Amino acid sequence: MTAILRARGLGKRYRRRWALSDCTVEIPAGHVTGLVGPNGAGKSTLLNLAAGMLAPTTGTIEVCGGRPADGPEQLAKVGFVSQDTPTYAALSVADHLRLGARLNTGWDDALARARVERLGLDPAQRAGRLSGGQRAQLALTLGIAKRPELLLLDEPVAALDPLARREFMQDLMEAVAEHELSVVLSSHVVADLERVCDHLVVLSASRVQVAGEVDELLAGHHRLTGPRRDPATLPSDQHVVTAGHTDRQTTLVVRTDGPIHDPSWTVSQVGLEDLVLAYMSRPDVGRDTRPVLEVLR
Ligand SMILES: Nc1ncnc2c1ncn2[C@@H]1O[C@H](COP(=O)(O)OP(=O)(O)OP(=O)(O)O)[C@@H](O)[C@H]1O
Repeated sequence: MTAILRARGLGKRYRRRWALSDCTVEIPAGHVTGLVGPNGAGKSTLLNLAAGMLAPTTGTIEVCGGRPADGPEQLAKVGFVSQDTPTYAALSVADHLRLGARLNTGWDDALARARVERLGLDPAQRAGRLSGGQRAQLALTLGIAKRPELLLLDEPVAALDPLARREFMQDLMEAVAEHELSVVLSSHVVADLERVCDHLVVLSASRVQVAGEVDELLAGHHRLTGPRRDPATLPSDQHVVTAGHTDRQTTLVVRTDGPIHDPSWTVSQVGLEDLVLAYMSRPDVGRDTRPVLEVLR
């Protein structure tokens, strides 16, 4: 696997609070990777570290084989659309495209113009007069037309209507297929990611809870339902992600590479949303190794 993003022991602390802790993850090139987690999980922090907008407190991060934002060549390889969809209020849509062409060596002007036209954006309209969704579309157009190797998108579809969301995701998949683009996009809405992502990173409580190829993650997780039982009695190769009990019944989500032979369990598949929720609701989230709130020494 060629990694487009590689983090080792990466952490970012704001005063006493760890926004991201002990993050070791590799994101493969040529894929759309979903970064999913609840509000405050550390998604924006990881994307900002990857874009070189923030410096790590601990550990290292590499994107496209180099340090983030380390010189013009490295800057040209990475496109970043932050959560606040940055545009210049006083500049028109056409000005933004001209600016994009000036600042980016690999600028694809035909693509930018075609996209603006298809979206029905008036080239003469100032960005400050666009709706929130239109501004987001403009910022996304700039990110795609830059033709980066890696496109980092922080909640790109949050401001878009459902049809625009679907079209945007379609655009993204086409760009990945045609131009060997790698994409990492964050969202806390799994349904948004389900259609386009083939790789997933679940962040919760400032930590990576699980990461991998979506198909492999789905194949390796099962829901087990059966008579009430202590999860500690399961074979050691069955890792319990979550456990729920009634007086008589136990329901578990487990991760395992092998088949489940125990006939007392009813085994069912786990969907992506269930899998993400299972990791987000783990009782030990944030407590397993280093505390989320660490006392400054
Ligand atoms: N500039 C900052 N100063 C202090 N704390 C910050 C700062 N930016 C982020 N944080 C804290 O870091 C943690 C992670 O924030 P981050 O924005 O990375 O989360 P997120 O997963 O992107 O959340 P959301 O889905 O709400 O956008 C949060 O607890 C947040 O309060």
